[in-house]
Amino acid sequence: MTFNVSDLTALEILDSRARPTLAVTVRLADGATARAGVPSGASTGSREAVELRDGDKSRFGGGGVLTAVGFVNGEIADLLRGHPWNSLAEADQAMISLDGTPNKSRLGANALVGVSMALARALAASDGTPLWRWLTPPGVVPSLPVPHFNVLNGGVHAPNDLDFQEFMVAPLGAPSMAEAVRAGAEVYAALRRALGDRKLSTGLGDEGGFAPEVSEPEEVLHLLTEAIGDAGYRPGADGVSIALDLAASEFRQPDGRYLVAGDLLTSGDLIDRLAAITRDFPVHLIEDGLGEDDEDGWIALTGRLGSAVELVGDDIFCTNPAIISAAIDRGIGNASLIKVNQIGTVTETLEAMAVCRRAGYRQFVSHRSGETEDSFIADLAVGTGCGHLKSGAPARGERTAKYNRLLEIAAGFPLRYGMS
Ligand SMILES: O=C(O)[C@@H](CO)OP(=O)(O)O
Ligand SMILES: [Mg+2]
Repeated sequence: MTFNVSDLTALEILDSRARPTLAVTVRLADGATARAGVPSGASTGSREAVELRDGDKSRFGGGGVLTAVGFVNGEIADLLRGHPWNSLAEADQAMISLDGTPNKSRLGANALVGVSMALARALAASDGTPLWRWLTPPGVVPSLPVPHFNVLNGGVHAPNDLDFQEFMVAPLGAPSMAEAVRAGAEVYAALRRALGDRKLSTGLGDEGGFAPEVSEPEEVLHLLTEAIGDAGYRPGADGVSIALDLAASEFRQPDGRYLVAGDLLTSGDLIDRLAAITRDFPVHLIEDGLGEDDEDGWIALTGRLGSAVELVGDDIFCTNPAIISAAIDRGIGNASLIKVNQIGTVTETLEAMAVCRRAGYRQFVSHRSGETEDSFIADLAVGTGCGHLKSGAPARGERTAKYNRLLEIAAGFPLRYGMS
């Protein structure tokens, strides 16, 4: 179906960390109108598409995001209003060519991704189709993803001394999306009580999880396992399981070792530690268990744990189809994190997911630590039937927007819930 863009505008708005970002609005010639909010990460991979921000990302009206806004309102609007388009893929490709750099650094990946998401949403609206269905690739069966609630925050997302960035709970055994969300909320409440009982802080990190002064990852895992039980669930695959994002690039030292709770670990030591963690605790998924430059370590980790544990590449893959293909050939990990803004267009995101599907790699759709109320990724996870999504804690509007969208989709359509 061809379409014409009649209006395209962007605006500087605030994200969940009180930093500037973009909201993009598009109107098609048939009247369909849609808006998208652009997220932004803190623990970014070095090969991510480049966003235009202010130096420290923190100055509203400071210029970086306003430059991206100017490109949307100027060059990109001129391009897209110029003639009819046959598909989103064609429009995305034209924006990539207009940018002209390998990493979208001229116009800004934040400008491109906002336009791409808004266009996808407008095209779904003009088709009269829910966004998730519009995003479903041929031959793929949509399904409801297992929400991975990040209930305890460390790393660069929290002011505590915890080096591992994210401790998530995942209701793998829930019978439905509604029950999964309920389990997440109940474990979150039980964890708040457990922290309070120990006189630990219940202040929050960037993704809405608690950020107590605990530095040993195993101590957190004990707390979490206990909270799952206290909330009335069985810890493990038939109840509520645990997932980790170490974001290990952030604590890898210049000599290649990893600094965890004051101890310097070699790559091999950290792999041993992760093996022990998966033996002692109900952990089914580890994201960025090693740094993005530690490819040999990743291959060893995958050989050691890959048959039993989902090993997700985030910083090392950057949602980049070419990087993921090369990594698959080398036997790195068995799943990819999927962040739309990490690659910069919806079309390339879907390509990255297709590369994974063809190779039998899982795809784990993800928010960013800096978010807006936009719920695009909930539809993306449902439409691609990828089985799981992470959007932070079951608290705070920018996180619950995604979970609430999943509830809305689940209430309206008889889709299967679950990871496999
Ligand atoms: O590392 C991650 O997976 C993300 C999201 O949780 O964090 P950030 O957006 O800061 O990169
Ligand atoms: Mg990550």
